[in-house]
Order: sequence, then C-alpha cells, then structure tokens
Amino acid sequence: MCNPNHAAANAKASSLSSSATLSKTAAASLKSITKSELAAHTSPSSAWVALHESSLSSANTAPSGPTRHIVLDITSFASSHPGGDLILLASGKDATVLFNSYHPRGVPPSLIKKLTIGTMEPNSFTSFYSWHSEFYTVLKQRVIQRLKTQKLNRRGSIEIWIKAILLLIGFWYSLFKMYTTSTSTTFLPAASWSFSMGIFAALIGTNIQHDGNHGAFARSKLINKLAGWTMDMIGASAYTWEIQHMLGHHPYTNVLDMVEEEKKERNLDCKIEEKDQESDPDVFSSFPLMRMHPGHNPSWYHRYQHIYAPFLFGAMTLAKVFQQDFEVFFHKRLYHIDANVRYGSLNNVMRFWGMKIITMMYMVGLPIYFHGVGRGLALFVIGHFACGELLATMFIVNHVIEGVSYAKKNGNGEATTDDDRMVGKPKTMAGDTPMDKTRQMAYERINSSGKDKNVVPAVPFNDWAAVQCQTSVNWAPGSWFWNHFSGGLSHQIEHHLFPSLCHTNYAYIHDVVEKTCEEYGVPYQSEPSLWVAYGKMLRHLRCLGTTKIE
Ligand code: HEM
Repeated sequence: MCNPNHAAANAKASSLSSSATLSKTAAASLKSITKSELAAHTSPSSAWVALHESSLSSANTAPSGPTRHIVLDITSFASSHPGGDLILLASGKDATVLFNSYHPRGVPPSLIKKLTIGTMEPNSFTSFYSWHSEFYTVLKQRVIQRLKTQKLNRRGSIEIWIKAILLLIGFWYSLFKMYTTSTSTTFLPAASWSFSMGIFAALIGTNIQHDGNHGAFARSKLINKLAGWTMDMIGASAYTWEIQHMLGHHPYTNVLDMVEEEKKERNLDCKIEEKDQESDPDVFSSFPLMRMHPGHNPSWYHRYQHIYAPFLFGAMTLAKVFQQDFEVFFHKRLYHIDANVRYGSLNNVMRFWGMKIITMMYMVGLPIYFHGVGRGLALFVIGHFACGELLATMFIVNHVIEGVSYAKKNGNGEATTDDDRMVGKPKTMAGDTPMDKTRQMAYERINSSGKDKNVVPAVPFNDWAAVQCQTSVNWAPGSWFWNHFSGGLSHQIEHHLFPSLCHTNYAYIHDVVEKTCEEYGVPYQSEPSLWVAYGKMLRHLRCLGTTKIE
C-alpha cells in the first residue's frame, strides 16, 4: 500500500539516495563472500562492509526472493570519507543501520557501485529489522528540505561553538577553583566547585563529545575528532563509548536478542563471529543491579530498584571510567560487539592509556596533592556523582519510561510477513503495542476525510525508523532551552533518526518528524517536561522490578 501523493517526494529522495540495487547480471559477476571472510576485514589496511540491498533501493517493497547483502571494500575510500574514520566502525559487519541513519541526503549510487566487490551468501544475516517501507525515505527528504528552507547547517553552527567554549571554560575554571579553594576550615566551597566541575563534565559529554563522535559537531573531520576527544578529557574513553553507543545502543535501541540471552543463561559464550546478534547494551546499564528490559529475569532486589536507582545512577560515570573502559579494552569486546575496530590499533591503544594517565593526574592526583588523600578522593567522587546523576537523569528517561516499547529478537530472521512481524512486535510493559493504536488512528483519519483508506502507507512494526520512534521518548519538545541544555537529549526521537545532524537542529525539525509519524501511523511520544518524565521513569522502574511479560 503506497500513497501516490508520496511518490514524487520519494522519487526525489531516491535520486539523491543510494538506489544502487545491482542488476541481476551485474550481481552474477560478483564473487560470493562468506560471513567469516567479511569478519576478517576489520582493519584500516583492509576494511569491508556489508549493506542490505533492499535498504539501498528506492522501491522499498517487500522482497520476492532471499535477503541479499552487497559487500563494499572501503579501505581506500575511508581516508576521504566525509564522515571521517567513523566509517571504520562498520568494518567486518552488516553496516545497514549505520549506513542508512548517517546519510540523510543519501550517497551517490555511482560511489556504491564503484566500491562494491561482492555479495554475501543469501540470508547470511538474520536481522530484526525490515527495510521495506518508504517512511524513512520520505522523512529524510522532508527534514533535509526543512533545514534548507530555514538555512540551517546539518553540522554545528555558531550556536554550538559559543556553547562549547563556555562549557570548556566552566569545566577548567571549576577544576582550578576546586584545587585552590582552601579546605582547612570548611570543605563546602571546594566541594561546590567539584560539584560544578561534574555538572560541566556532563554537559561537555552531551553537548560536545556526543556530537563530535557522531560526526555532527563540525564539517571538519579534525574538529569532530577533537570534540569527540573531550570524552577522554573528562575521564572516560571515547572508543568504548563509540562501541557501546554507536554500534550497540543506536542500531538496536531497546532490542534484546533472546538467542543470546538463552545462551547466557546456559553459560555459553556468545561468539563474536555471530555478528548478527542484535542487543542494546544500554539496557544492560548497571546490570545486574537494575532490570531495564522486560526480557531480563527479575531478581528479588529489583522490586526496590526505583528507590536505589537515583543513587546508582550517580555512580554510573565512575563505573565507566574504572570498570567498563578496562573491561572492553582487555576483552576487546562488549557483549557481542567486537571492540577490535578501535582497540586493535596501536595508536588507539596509546591514546587510551595516555589519556587515562593524564586525566587521573588532574582529576585525582592534583586534588590529593592540594587537599590530602581523604579530601582529594572525596572531591573526585563528588564531581563524578554530580556528572553521573545529571547524565542518567537526562538520558534514561528517553528509553526506560512508561509508554515506551521494548523488542525481542527471537532468532527467526528478518520478518517478511505480518505473522513474522507479530513475533517481534515492540511492546510496552503493559503488553500493548502503541503502533497498533497510531496505525488505526491514521486509517480512521483518512477514512473520515472521505479518501480511500488504502492510501495510508503500511509501515512494518519492525521498520528500523519506526522502531526508533517506538523505543524512544522526547521531553520538553520544541524547547530551545532544554534542547541546548541537554545537548539534544530532549529530542531523542530526532536524534535516533538523524544522529549525524547537529543537535542544535532538533528543535527546528521536531514538528516535521511528529507530523510524518502521525501521517504514517508511527508512534511519537513526548513528555511535557523533564520532571514529568523523571517521575514516569521511576514509576516504570518500579513496575519493571516486579513484572515479567512474554
Ligand atoms: C559503508 C559505506 C559508506 C559510504 C560509501 C559513505 C559515503 C559517504 C558520503 C558520500 C558522504 C557525504 C554525504 C553528504 O554530503 O550528504 C558521507 C557522509 C558521512 N558519513 Fe558516510 N559512508 C559510508 C559509511 C558510513 C558509516 C558506517 C558511518 C557512521 C558510522 C558514516 C558516517 C558519515 C557521516 C557522519 C557523514 C557526514 C554527514 C553529513 O554530511 O551530513 N558513513 N558518507
């Protein structure tokens, strides 16, 4: 079912996008590549990526044959890639989600053809997602059009530069005052500076490093790299963050791969070669103390998680700096995600250790030098608690909150029929499927306007972009202030759909996204403020602590 009114927009979008589906003759002349061959090409000296062919097609129709992926050799292209070395994160794996979500204007088909070296064996990957809808193609085209009309840069403009400079000054000034404020009579002033340093660190994380590492801060690759590096400046490794956030959380938001879960329960290793395991590492945050996905088994203590969560969130950044970074560095993996794409290179290993040593010197060593061991350590912990608490408050409400959906991948491969889709339909804790309701509303709206009800395009429940809308929630939508304060976290739906757009744009495109969702029958959930969202998040955690849904 396709709305003819959208055909023109779709055609325009696809002329820019990579409608590079290879002809049968061209495909026949390409070599067939196995999953293990693909997985062997993960270094900058030899990097291959696989792309789901239907996601590159402008037709976006359901497949008539087996799912097929093409393979691109990106080794020589990587150095000239406009998005910098982010492209290497995708090497050795199915890069369909990254490719589609990072190029709102598409990529020239001629480039795809030039880089294509083969095709994957049929059905090599079993993905939770479907790519057979025009929803995302039309949405991208409308958003790009809005940016053009309002003369906004896709990447950062003066707004983000001014903010970045002020935040960096705030961080270093607070640190300096924390060293130099005497603690001999009272501890409070130095503690306040440490608290302020922690708040600035959180805001640097959400406003500078987040955009930098998504390639969205500036047009220059070097500036993006430096902006991303501020993560190391505040103590945690940007490489671990890229692996967790960009390869795990963004592609598989609130998705839990039940095959992997079952293996874990039987203490079986989830092999890294099984690259199509699809789970969101953020739903493991603070695991096992927190239960953040209904697919996880509840333990007795989870019934109290809504009480201890606010304290635990404060320890989140300490756990990142001292536990997760080292675990990922030494094991070279995060759950099912191969970390060799970053920690496999000597330069990156040196940067990891160099930055850890330097930051420990100014964040722990100097406070101890100025204030003694006990007070110095206390100042360090206060700063981290302030940072962790603010970050968690603004982030967790986006994905773990009343009304949000969770998905389970049951290992049945890509859904192509409605029955298959039902298996993995994203559901709320209450067991509802919000998209059932929004789809119905879209049909009714068209019917009441007297038009043919078939004109509402059917978006599959597991359409990648529709899943982002079902699993993310906005707060304070449209607010310029909160969008700036949170580094775009308040417009999480827009961020998930367009991670390569600078966050300063989200407040100007959210109405386009909301309207397109409404038109296509896709959920779009917003909470009026952070406080309302926080309350709903705690209530939801209480419910998650006790209830299990199938
Ligand atoms: C797999 C093969 C890939 C090819 C052939 C490719 C090609 C391109 C091209 C041609 C552009 C310029 C687009 C424009 O100006 O609108 C671009 C931009 C970009 N790419 Fe890629 N890319 C690939 C993979 C990736 C991956 C995996 C990521 C992220 C992990 C990524 C991130 C980016 C970013 C952030 C930009 C800048 C976005 C912008 O200008 O709005 N690319 N890429």
